[in-house]
Amino acid sequence: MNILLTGGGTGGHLAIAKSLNSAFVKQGVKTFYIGSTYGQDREWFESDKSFSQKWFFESRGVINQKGVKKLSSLWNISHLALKSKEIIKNYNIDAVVSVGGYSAAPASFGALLSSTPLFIHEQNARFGKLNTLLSPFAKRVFCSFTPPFDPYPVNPEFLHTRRVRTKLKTIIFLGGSQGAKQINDIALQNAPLLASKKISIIHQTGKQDYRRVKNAYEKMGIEAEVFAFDKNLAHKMAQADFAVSRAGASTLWELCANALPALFVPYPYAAGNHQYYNAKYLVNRGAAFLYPDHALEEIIEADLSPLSQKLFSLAPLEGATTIAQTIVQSLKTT
Ligand SMILES: CC(=O)N[C@H]1[C@@H](OP(=O)(O)OP(=O)(O)OC[C@H]2O[C@@H](n3ccc(=O)[nH]c3=O)[C@H](O)[C@@H]2O)O[C@H](CO)[C@@H](O)[C@@H]1O
Repeated sequence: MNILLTGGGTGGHLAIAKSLNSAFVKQGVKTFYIGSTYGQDREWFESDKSFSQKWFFESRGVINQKGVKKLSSLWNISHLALKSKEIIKNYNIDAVVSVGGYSAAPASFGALLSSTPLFIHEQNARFGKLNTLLSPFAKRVFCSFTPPFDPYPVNPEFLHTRRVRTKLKTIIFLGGSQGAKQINDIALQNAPLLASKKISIIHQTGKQDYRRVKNAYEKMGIEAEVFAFDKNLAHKMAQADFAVSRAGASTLWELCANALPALFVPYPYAAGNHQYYNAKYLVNRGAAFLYPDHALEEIIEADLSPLSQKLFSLAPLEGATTIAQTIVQSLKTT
């Protein structure tokens, strides 16, 4: 069976493409990839030997363009969609799987033009523009926030170290892949209180704000484990009993997999306010707190076990494998 994965642009989409690719390869599927020369697609996959073949097209976003630029981008996407259609035909592709982002457009339209089944993975609780447009034509859309609540493809390391939390002894502040000034400020405001309660602080600041935050802790004479970005975040989460975090889809499901309760501070400018709706999914199930409805001061003394147990029961298990199996199975039965 031959499957073409497409999409990317940012780490959020590419991480999903990577984990789905591994799951397909494990099931003996031959995989192919179409991404863009813009964004991070090349960085992630150019030297990845697990794909049988890869292509990087000059595809860019259309939605935020205006006037002549929009027309020229549309023309470019149409041309690349025809090119994708040729690839789909020449390599006997059985299905196209899109993880979203602008680099997914050519191959997704190529799938429709060649009547090849299209599968979509939407990471967030509010659909991106391309996925909204393409969903009605897809054979199946996978999303962890809408029925049938497909398990999110989290890195299994977050599951291996999961445990039910009870009392807050160590706190972690997480700003998502870029870091978040708002979360850094919440951390610094609360640091004296946390220190007075002998609560240890782990703090991911993002690259831009690292120096300011590090200096602020030093000035207050408060010990904290401060870093801009750490590749082994599972290890850091495992040490913590509570998180104050942005509500990007991957971080949210990683916290859930780890049964680590959180106060979510959604990024307010995310498209369609999707981080708020991501967080709401867990908040509505009694598995998380939402800022500013709740403040850190009132959570410090709380018993964390009811939230942590709830997360334990909602943990996404075998996400990538389940999605890959569902796709392979549905292709075998058609
Ligand atoms: C500003 C913006 O538009 N953000 C979007 C972006 O967020 P962003 O990429 O920040 O958010 P995610 O939470 O989805 O992903 C962050 C990833 O980075 C990893 N990590 C983070 C910090 C660190 O030190 N080490 C590390 O490895 C996390 O484990 C996680 O896997 O994509 C998400 C998924 O589409 C969206 O929900 C977010 O709204």
